[in-house]
Amino acid sequence: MKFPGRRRHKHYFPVEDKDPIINQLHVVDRLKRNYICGIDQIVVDIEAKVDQAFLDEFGLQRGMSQVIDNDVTNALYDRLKRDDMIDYEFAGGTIGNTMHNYSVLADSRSVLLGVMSENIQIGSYAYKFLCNTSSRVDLDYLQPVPGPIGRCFTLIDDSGERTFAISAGMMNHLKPESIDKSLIENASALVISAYLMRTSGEETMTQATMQAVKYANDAGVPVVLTLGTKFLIEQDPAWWAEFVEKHVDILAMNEEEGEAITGFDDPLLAADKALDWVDLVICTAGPKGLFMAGYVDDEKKRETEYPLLPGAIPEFNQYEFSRAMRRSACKQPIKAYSHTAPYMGGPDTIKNTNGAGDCALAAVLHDLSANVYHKINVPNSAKHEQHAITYSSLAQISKYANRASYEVLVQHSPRLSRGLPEREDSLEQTYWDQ
Ligand SMILES: Nc1ncnc2c1ncn2[C@@H]1O[C@H](COP(=O)(O)OP(=O)(O)OP(=O)(O)O)[C@@H](O)[C@H]1O
Ligand SMILES: Nc1nc2c(ncn2[C@@H]2O[C@H](CO)[C@@H](O)[C@H]2O)c(=O)[nH]1
Repeated sequence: MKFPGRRRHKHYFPVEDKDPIINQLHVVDRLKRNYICGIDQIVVDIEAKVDQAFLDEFGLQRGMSQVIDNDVTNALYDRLKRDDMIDYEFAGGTIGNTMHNYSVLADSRSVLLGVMSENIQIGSYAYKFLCNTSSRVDLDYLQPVPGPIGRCFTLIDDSGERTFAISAGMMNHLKPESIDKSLIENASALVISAYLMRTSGEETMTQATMQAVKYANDAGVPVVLTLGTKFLIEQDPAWWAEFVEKHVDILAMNEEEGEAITGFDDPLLAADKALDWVDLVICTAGPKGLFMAGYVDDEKKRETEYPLLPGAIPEFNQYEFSRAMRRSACKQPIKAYSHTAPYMGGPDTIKNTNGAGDCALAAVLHDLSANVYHKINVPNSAKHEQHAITYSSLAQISKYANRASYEVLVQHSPRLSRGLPEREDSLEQTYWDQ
C-alpha cells in the first residue's frame, strides 16, 4: 500500500523497514494487508466521435446512458465499423474503472465482482477487458457465464458530451449465490453504482448487489455508492434517497446527480442534504472542482489554515482540516465541508473527461483504505485515538482526488496507465502547499 496525501517522502508511512539486520527479527511480523471490493457490469467501452444526426439515426438520447437491444446494437456497430469511426476499445464500467484506478494509485489489491465469459477468444471483448485491467485487481471471484460480457458504446460529440449506449450481453447475470459472504465481510469497503439497479427480466444483478449490500451492512463494512447518471436517479429520486439512507455510508455523485437526488443544484447544498443520509459525501463539479462533506466529533475538529470561503453555507470550509468520522462515532457530531479547485486549474487541453469522476472516487477510496491499513498494522498509533474513517483531512483528500482526476483528463482512457509520481517538487508551491 502506498500512502495518499502530500506527495512528499516525509508524509509516507514507513511501509517496509529497509534495515537487513532488524528485518530478521521481524520475519513473522509481516504487515497485514487489506482490500476493497467492487461490483460491476463487466463492459468494454467502444469510443467514437459522433454528431447529433448520428444519435438521432439510432434513437439515442444525448447525454444519457441507455440500454439498447440487439437490432440497434448490430446496426450501430456495423455503422461504426463501416465508417471506421471507432477511436478505441478499452475496458470500462464505472466500478471496473474505479477498482482499476484504486489499485494503480494504492498499489494494492481490490476485488472485482461481476461476470466473465467462460470461453474467451483472443482479441474478443472479454479478452480485452482482462488485458486492460491492472494485475492488482483480483478477478478470481468473477462468475463465469456462457455468453458475452457487455459493450458500452461511448459516443462523444463536439462539445465533449458523452452518450452511452449499453449492449448488455450477459453483464447482468451475476447471481446472489456468487457473492462470497466472507469476502464482503472482510473488505474495507463495498463499492457499487446505481447502474446495478437497472436490470430487467431474468437478469439477477440487482439481487446479487442487494445480497452483497446486506452482507456489508450486517458486518459494518462501509457501502460506497456512486450515482452513475442523473437520468437513472430522476426516474425515482424518493426511492434512491430511501435506498441511500438505509444502505449507504458514503455517497459519490456529480452535481447533476446531486441535484437529481437532493433537489439542490448547488453542489455544497446537495452534499449537505446528503449528510442527512450518509456519513461522507463526494460531489464532483467538473471545471469547478470537487466538494466533500462529512462529520467530525466536536472535540476532534480542526480549523482550516486556508481563507474561509463564501457560499450557500457561509465559511463552509472552517473545519476542512478534520478527518472524517461516522456520525454514530461522534459524541457531538458537527459537519465539515471542503472545496478544492481542479488541480493546476485543469489541463490546457482536455483529452477526455470520461471517467474523471470514477478516478476521483478511486483516490478517496485509497485514503479510506490507507486508514484501515494503518490501523490494522499500527493499532496503538495516536492517529487512531480518533475513530476516523479517513487517513487524511477532507481538504487533503479533495486535493488528492482532483490530482488523480487530472491524470484522466490528460489521457484518452478512463483508466490510469500508471500511478502518480511520488515526488512532485515543482508542483508543491502551486498546489499541495497552498
Ligand atoms: N473541464 C474541466 N476542467 C478542469 N477540471 C475538470 C474538468 N472536468 C472535470 N475536471 C476534474 O475532474 C473531476 C471530476 O469531474 P466530473 O465532475 O466531470 O466527474 P463525473 O461527471 O462524475 O465524470 P465521470 O462520470 O465520467 O466519471 C472534477 O472534480 C475536476 O477535478
Ligand atoms: N457499469 C456500468 N458502467 C457504465 C454504464 N454506462 C456507462 N458506464 C461507464 O461509465 C464510465 C465513465 O464513468 C465509462 O467507462 C462507462 O463504461 C452502465 O450502464 N453500467
